Amino acid sequence: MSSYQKNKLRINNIYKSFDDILVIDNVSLELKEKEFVSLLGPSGSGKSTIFNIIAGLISPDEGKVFIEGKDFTGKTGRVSYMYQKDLLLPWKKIIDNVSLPLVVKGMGKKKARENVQGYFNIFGLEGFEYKYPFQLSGGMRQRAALMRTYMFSEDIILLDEPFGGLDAITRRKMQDWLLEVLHSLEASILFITHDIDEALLLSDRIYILSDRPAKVKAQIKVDLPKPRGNEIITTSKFNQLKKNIMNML
Ligand SMILES: Nc1ncnc2c1ncn2[C@@H]1O[C@H](COP(=O)(O)OP(=O)(O)OP(=O)(O)O)[C@@H](O)[C@H]1O
Repeated sequence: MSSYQKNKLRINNIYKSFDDILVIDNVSLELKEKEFVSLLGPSGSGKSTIFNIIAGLISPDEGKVFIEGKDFTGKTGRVSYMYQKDLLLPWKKIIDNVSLPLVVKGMGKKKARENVQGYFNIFGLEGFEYKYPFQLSGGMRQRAALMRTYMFSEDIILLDEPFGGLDAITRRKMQDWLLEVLHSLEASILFITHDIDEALLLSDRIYILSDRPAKVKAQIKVDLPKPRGNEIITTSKFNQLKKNIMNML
């Protein structure tokens, strides 16, 4: 990624404790325009807490969140955020689930439906607009949840382990799909994962986090060619990067 890219998001020297237990220990990171950056670290290290701080849902004890240079510490509504278990509402049709962000922002239901219609093709859900969540496969439900997140229309998207609950085969398909769809979505993405392959396949850069309390152990630039396909996983460059990361974790 080139250096002329604008900085979208930066968090500086964040600290957070819960009940006197330090969870985030001086974490700083940044995300540039249209960059895909992963946070890779062990379970329970504090990754979701970092996202909650970026989204303004919780305030850090120390440190600041800047979005496009403006102080957004403790302020919500500026980023699109998909939680680890961001479920669709079972009683609403897919089209109404995904247009929910627009309705929340005050748009009428009919207009909101019209607005989201054009995205069903991109998200691989054409023909399923008027189905209910239970009528979709796990991968399709996950794409619908991603589509809903995208409909918040913010240019910064936080994805907390979006493929965590899927079986290995569906997960690989979803990664391929996300790589394709990223070309048409002009977003800057922060992505949480425990999966080294997934981080390497998708990211421009990876922050390696430590066990609790979370610290940034290292930052890795993933200089693998793009667009990336499945075959990249067997290249020596990919395996070298993977080995480096495994040694750090
Ligand atoms: N509101 C809270 N009150 C008390 N403790 C909390 C709170 N939120 C998080 N924690 C604790 O902070 C630590 C980090 O949690 P967090 O969910 O951020 O980790 P994580 O890296 O996202 O984990 P995972 O990948 O398993 O979801 C955990 O030990 C958790 O128990």
